[in-house]
Amino acid sequence: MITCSAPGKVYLFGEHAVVYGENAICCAVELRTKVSVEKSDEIIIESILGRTRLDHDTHPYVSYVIEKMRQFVDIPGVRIVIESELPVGSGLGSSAAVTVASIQALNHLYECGLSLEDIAKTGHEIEKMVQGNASPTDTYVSTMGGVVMIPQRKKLELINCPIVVGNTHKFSSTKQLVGNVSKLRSDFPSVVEPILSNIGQISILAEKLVAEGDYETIGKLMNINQGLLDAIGVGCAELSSLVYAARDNGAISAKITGAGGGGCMVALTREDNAEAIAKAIENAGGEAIITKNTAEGVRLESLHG
Ligand SMILES: Nc1ncnc2c1ncn2[C@@H]1O[C@H](COP(=O)(O)OP(=O)(O)OP(=O)(O)O)[C@@H](O)[C@H]1O
Ligand SMILES: C[C@@](O)(CCO)CC(=O)[O-]
Ligand SMILES: [Mg+2]
Repeated sequence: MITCSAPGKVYLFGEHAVVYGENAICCAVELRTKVSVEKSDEIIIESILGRTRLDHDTHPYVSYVIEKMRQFVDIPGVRIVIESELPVGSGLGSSAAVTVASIQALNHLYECGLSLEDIAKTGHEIEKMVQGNASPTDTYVSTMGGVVMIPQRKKLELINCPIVVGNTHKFSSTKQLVGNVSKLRSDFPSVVEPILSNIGQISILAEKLVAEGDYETIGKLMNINQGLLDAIGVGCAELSSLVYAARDNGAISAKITGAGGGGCMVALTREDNAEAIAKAIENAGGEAIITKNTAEGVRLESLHG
């Protein structure tokens, strides 16, 4: 059995706007999805979502991965087992992590010779197939790790303060939220396009601040970004409640991460108040996870059997 893992991510800036070509800055985090693969007589996919064969309803990303990899190699049967530290459908890039880790695991099993660039590109094609419209951000960051400016795919300095995630446990689907923003943009282009462009401008301003490690100013810009995400309708009461709980208890910043509508928010904190902010998020009804930025993207965990 071969096991590969890939990290999830949080957006410091730019979700949704990045789908329309605006700049975004996204950061891989130390929460991983592990995918184990072995040759078998039939196709079996096992995860927290169930045990299926090729199945585009229950396992759309992994089913498309198998179909895509069949363009490079004959795959008569394979058993794929998924274990994840990332909450499913929650803004932490669970779809990208499962896609990227599955591609790399099959790449090793069948010795396809795909490069990291090939993996990120194939992952993006799969996110587009499932989501309808998708930026390359989540799959690129999950493949390469680190902090990345999109669309340039430029690596920035690592973020070295604690990152506290608050999960509302309210279900959200990226496909649906991306569709809602697309409708709002076509209904009110003169209002929504400038908002998306302003979100992009924030990332452009922030690039230098990330290099300097100026988290106080990064935080102010993240909070502005949060207001603009609310304006395009991807907030909700549960997310706002966690965002204000974090800010009121001394977080440097707090905003939605990922598609929104539910799922997770992200706060940057100081070393000495990460625990207090996690507690405040829990008191406000969320589940808190303290994590940090990771430089490591997709990786081989083990080769055995
Ligand atoms: N552990 C897992 N096992 C199998 N499939 C998973 C797993 N985690 C995520 N997925 C797939 O990804 C889908 C969720 O993807 P979605 O893009 O809606 O959310 P996300 O990636 O967590 O959030 P975001 O895109 O906002 O970062 C699930 O419905 C499932 O198809
Ligand atoms: C909402 C979105 O911008 C981020 C989802 O993590 C969609 C995408 O970039 O594909
Ligand atoms: Mg996703």
